[in-house]
Amino acid sequence: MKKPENHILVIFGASGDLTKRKLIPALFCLYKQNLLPEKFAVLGASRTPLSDEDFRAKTDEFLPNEGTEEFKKMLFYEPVSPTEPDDFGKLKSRLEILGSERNMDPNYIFYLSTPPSVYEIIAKNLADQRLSKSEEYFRRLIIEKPFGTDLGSARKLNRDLLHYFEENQVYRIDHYLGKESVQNMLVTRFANGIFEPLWNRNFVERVEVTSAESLGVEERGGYYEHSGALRDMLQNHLLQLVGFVAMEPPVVIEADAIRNEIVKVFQSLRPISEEEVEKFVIRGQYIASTIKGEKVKGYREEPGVDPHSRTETFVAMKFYIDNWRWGGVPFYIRTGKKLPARVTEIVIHFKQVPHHLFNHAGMPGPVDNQLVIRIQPDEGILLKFRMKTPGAGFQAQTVNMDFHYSDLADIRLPSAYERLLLDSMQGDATLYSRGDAVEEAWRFVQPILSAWENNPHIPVYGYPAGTWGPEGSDKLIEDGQWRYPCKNLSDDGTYCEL
Ligand SMILES: NC(=O)C1=CN([C@@H]2O[C@H](COP(=O)(O)OP(=O)(O)OC[C@H]3O[C@@H](n4cnc5c(N)ncnc54)[C@H](OP(=O)(O)O)[C@@H]3O)[C@@H](O)[C@H]2O)C=CC1
Ligand SMILES: O=C1O[C@H](COP(=O)(O)O)[C@@H](O)[C@H](O)[C@H]1O
Repeated sequence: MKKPENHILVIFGASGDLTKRKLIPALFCLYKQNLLPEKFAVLGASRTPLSDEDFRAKTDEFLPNEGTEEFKKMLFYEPVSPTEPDDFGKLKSRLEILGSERNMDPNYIFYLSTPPSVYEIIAKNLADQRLSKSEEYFRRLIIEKPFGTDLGSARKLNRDLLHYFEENQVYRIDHYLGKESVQNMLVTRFANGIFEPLWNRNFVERVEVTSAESLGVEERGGYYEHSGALRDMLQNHLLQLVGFVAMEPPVVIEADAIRNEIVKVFQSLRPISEEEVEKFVIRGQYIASTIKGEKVKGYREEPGVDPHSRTETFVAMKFYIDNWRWGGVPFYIRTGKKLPARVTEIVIHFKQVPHHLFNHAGMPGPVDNQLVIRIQPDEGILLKFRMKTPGAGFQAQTVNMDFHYSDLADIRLPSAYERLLLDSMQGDATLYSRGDAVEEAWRFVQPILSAWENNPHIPVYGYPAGTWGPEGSDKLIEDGQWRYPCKNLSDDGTYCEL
C-alpha cells in the first residue's frame, strides 16, 4: 500500500481519554505496519501544561511495554487553550519549527478530540492563523461525535465548520464505519452474485439490527445523562449500519458515490410523527439486579447520574424505508447498555416458502432463512437454512453455514481507529459521515427527542441489568422475535415501569 504523504497530525484534547486509549495505540499499530508517512509527527494540543516528555509518558498505559521508543520520538506537545487566539499563534510557530526540523511540507490534519462545545472556536482560530486552507498543501479537520445533540444544533455545527473549512476537508468520525465487518457488508453485497437478487422487498421479510453492550455507563455518567442511547448510538452508529444494509449499489467505490447512496437511504426513512413515537419506539433504563449471584448497580446509582434520571440506556424501534427496494419491509433496531452480551449484528430474515411441503404432523413449523452479519465480536457471516434430518421420512432441521473471520490464517483485524486514521491520511473520506447524512439522520430522530421531551407520560421502562431490555421491545415485532444470541443473565428477569 502507498504510504500517506508527509504531514503533521495535531490532536486537540490530547490530554484526554480518547487520545491515550484509542488514537495513540492506533497510530502505533500503523507505525508497526510501516504505514505512517516517511516523515510524520503528532503534535498534542490541549490546555494541560505538559512537556513533550510528559505527553510521551502519558501514552504508556495503552502501549506495549517495549518497542515503542522510536515511535514515541514522533510525539510532541504544545499547551493550547481552544479559546485563546494567542495560543494558536504559538501553535503555528511550533508547526513551522517541527516542519523545518524534519524537512516536511506543511500538510496538516487537525483532530478535534475535545468536547464539541469548542469545535467551532478551534476551527475559527485555525482559520484566523491561515491554517485552515491552502492551495498547495492539504488541511483536513477530523471531528469526533456527537455531531450536534439535535437537528438544530447539528445544522448549526455544520454551518459553523463550513464557514472555515470546505466539506471535503471535514472528516466526521463514526467509528462503526471503521469496523472491518461493516466494510465487508459492501463486499458481501456487491462482490457476490447470490445475495443481491434476494436483497429486496420480494424476498426479505424484515431486517433487524442489534448493538448490545454488556457494560454500563462506567465513568461516563456525566456525559451519558445528557445523551442517552438514542443520541449516543442510534442516531449515528445504528443508522449508519442501516445505510450500509439498505443502500443501492454505488457506481464506484469512492467516497461521494457511497455517501450519496447512504443519504438517499436516510432521505427515504418514513418519518415517525411525535404522536406515533409511543407505537414505534420503546425506551428503557437498567435497574439494579443480581447476575450470577452478584449484585449489579442500576443506572441511577452510577457516578454522575441523577438519582431520578429518565435518561434511556436502551432504545428499540421499528421503521420503514419508503423506496422501491424496501417498500413495506419493517426494520427493527435496538441498542442498550447492561444487556446480557456485547454483540452487534444484522439479521436479514428471508420470506418463508409459499407452500410448506414438509410441515406435516410431528414436524416443527416453518422457519425463515436468516443471514446474520456479525459485526462484533467473532466477526463473520452465518446463514441459517433447513436441511433434511438424515433417516427415514422427511424431517427438516435448521442448520448453519458459518464463516468466522478468525478462520482466515494470519489475518489481523485492524482497529476501527487504525483504519479511519489511515484513510484520513490518504485523503479518503469514504468511511466518514458527510454533513448532509448527519443532518438527515437527526431529522429522522428529532420527533422522538421532541416527543420524549414534551410528553413525560411516555414510559421509560426499567429492565434488570443483564436482561435484553424492556418487554415492550419484543412486542414491536408482530410476527416473530428478535434474535437472542444468548439468554438473560439476570436472576431477576422481570420488567417494570419507572
Ligand atoms: N472516549 C471515547 O471512547 C470516545 C470519545 N468520543 C468523543 O471524543 C471527544 C473526546 O473524548 P474524550 O477523550 O473521552 O474526552 P476527555 O474529556 O477525556 O478529553 C477531552 C480533552 O479535551 C480537553 N477539554 C475538556 N474540556 C474542554 C473545554 N471546555 N475546552 C477545551 N478543552 C477541553 C481536555 O484537555 P485539557 O483540559 O488539557 O484542555 C480533555 O483532556 C469527545 O467529543 C467525545 O464525545 C467519541 C467516541 C468515543
Ligand atoms: O460511540 C460509542 O460507542 C461505544 C460502543 O462502541 P463499540 O465499538 O465498543 O461497539 C459506546 O460504548 C459508547 O457509549 C458510544 O459513545
